[in-house]
Amino acid sequence: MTLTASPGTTGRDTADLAVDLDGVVKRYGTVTAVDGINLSIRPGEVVALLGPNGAGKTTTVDMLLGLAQPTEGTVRVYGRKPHNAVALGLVSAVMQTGGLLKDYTVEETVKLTAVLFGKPPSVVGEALERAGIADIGKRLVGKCSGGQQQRLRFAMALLPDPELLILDEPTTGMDVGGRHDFWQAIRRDAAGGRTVIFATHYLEEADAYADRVVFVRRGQIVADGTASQVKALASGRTVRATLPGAVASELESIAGVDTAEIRGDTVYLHGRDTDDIARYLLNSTAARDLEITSRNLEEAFLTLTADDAGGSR
Ligand SMILES: Nc1ncnc2c1ncn2[C@@H]1O[C@H](COP(=O)(O)OP(=O)(O)OP(=O)(O)O)[C@@H](O)[C@H]1O
Repeated sequence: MTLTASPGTTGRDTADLAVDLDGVVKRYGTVTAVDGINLSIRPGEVVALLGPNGAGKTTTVDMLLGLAQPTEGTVRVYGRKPHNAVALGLVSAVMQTGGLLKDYTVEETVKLTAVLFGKPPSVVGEALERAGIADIGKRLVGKCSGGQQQRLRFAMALLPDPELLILDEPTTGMDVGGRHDFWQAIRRDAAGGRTVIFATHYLEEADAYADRVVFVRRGQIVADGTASQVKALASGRTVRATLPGAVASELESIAGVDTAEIRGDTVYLHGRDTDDIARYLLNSTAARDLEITSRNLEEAFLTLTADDAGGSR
């Protein structure tokens, strides 16, 4: 099955890129965590790295932060080596856990971090405001919800006023309300032009909050497009039918079929005019038990990240 969205990176001028990964491979012993990633991100883009467990998202994020070195290829953040970009305050991160002292208040935590960054106390109020937690400045960190703690980490990451903010699965374990508030704060901030890259398992987060969605699977990018391109990828409908002995190439040559997949005696034909496809199947083949369903992002995601047993990318 062929499913791709256009990468949108043609004609790139690497000097102006926020992030440039070129032929990046990362191996841990015999494990290839990242397997040849080329990715260019322009300043101001909000990009989701979406993929299943073990796809290589965290490894990619670690390389962007200079926490891991590529085995092959180059990683550049604003034209610099990642650790230089971090040292210059061009990039900072909101990680999933750790790093908070429960007996400090929210405001004290941000103040302390500002001191560590060598920033004046005046930056504290703005960071709290931007992260949407100015109203809970006096609350003990230990009393904050998971979502509030993540917004606190966000406030801390904002202190150097980074050009690029990186978030690694930032809302894992948060309830729906907490996730919503967290993303509202991130989006409000990103509207000012900050580049944001976030790794997530949540399809709906990628769909709702990213301008661009990069699907990663087994260390490789399998689709890369704007959120609307990804939606288009996921749009259309699927005709499912029982058709023993079907041949994929013959199914794909049926008028109106974009992609075809065979699982045992069942065929899945994806296309825009599913009525025509259904008519053809009933009139010209031995297909039976037809069913037409809408395709959603979940399904596109499963297809893109499925094992090769179900078809080929
Ligand atoms: N330090 C390491 N040593 C050995 N293998 C590692 C190491 N870090 C990651 N891996 C392996 O590399 C692969 C990619 O892992 P990575 O954490 O980047 O994936 P991920 O997409 O972030 O997954 P998750 O969503 O579960 O966090 C996995 O097979 C993982 O086990």
